[in-house]
Amino acid sequence: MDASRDRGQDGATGPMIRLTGVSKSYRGTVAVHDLDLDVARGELVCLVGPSGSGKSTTLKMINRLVEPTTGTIEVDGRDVTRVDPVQLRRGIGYVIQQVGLFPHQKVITNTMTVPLLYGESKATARARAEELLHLVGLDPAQYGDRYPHELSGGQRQRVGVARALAADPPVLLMDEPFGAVDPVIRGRLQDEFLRIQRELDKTVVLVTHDIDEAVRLGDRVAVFGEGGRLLQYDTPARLLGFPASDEVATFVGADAGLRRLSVTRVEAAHVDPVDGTPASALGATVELGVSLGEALAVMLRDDRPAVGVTDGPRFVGVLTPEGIHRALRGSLRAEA
Ligand SMILES: Nc1ncnc2c1ncn2[C@@H]1O[C@H](COP(=O)(O)OP(=O)(O)OP(=O)(O)O)[C@@H](O)[C@H]1O
Repeated sequence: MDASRDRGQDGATGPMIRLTGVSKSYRGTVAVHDLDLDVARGELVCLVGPSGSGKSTTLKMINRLVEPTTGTIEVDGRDVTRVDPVQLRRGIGYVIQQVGLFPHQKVITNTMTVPLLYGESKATARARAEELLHLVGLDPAQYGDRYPHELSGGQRQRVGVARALAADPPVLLMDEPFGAVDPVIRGRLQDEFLRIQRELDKTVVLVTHDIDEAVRLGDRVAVFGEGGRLLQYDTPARLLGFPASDEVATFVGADAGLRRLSVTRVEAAHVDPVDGTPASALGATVELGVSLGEALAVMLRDDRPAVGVTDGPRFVGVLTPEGIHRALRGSLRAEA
């Protein structure tokens, strides 16, 4: 993690979000049990686990929609119980599955709501809303004047993301934000969200029950189990490669090995110099930074023993099955 990320806007250091010894009980039901969790600045953390394992409760305690029974929660170095909840939520965007758009307001007005609430002029709020709609892939000229019921589920969710980003909050909490859409649209929304996240560098905590989504999106993944217990908090590669218990191994599934291919990226260190490899051995090339799975898919599609790797216009070398093995082993060591 980039050390400069560990500094807040007002010079605060340390993680952006810190939960220490946090528990929540609802009339005898333990929803979250003795949870310690740090989220670094600019990090995207996914909370994953079966239904009822305390993921949403954890999220809602961060913006004080739910008060913890015990423990402390700090956001940007401040104990959230000492911050006025309205003030607190200004710095924390919240996206939920049922997007909660105002049904009788146009897309553009929905997206302008938050900047207007904070006293921006109408012109500034509109300009900001248009910029954000572009960012989430909705042309404001085409979609701005529509009402929510005139959009698809995926488009509505994009508007929800745009609206949450409108206040430019440093922290974004997302509860199953891509849950209600079909798998193809969902994949596209996930990719777009990753691009936006890289561009905007927000600190994000995202709840999902889908392990594939968690390892695809998360810099780190927190796996919750029965009784609101945190079972493992790790990078996707380590979670899939070294599940901490049988319970985690069962949850990540028997195909965890295959998933590791999709969470490990091709780096220069995995690539062999091109000398000695006949050009005929190369099929299509892939770019540095694609997943090992994508590189393997090209190899299999072209029925070749290796795939060429490029870095923009530059040819870097070839990736072989041995290189893929090295990359998988290396991903576990590097993050150990
Ligand atoms: N307001 C409430 N009153 C009583 N019990 C609650 C309340 N909210 C949650 N619970 C209970 O707390 C536990 C954790 O719920 P939570 O919604 O945090 O789980 P989750 O992991 O987000 O589940 P899901 O994936 O189904 O949304 C569950 O047993 C749930 O029934």
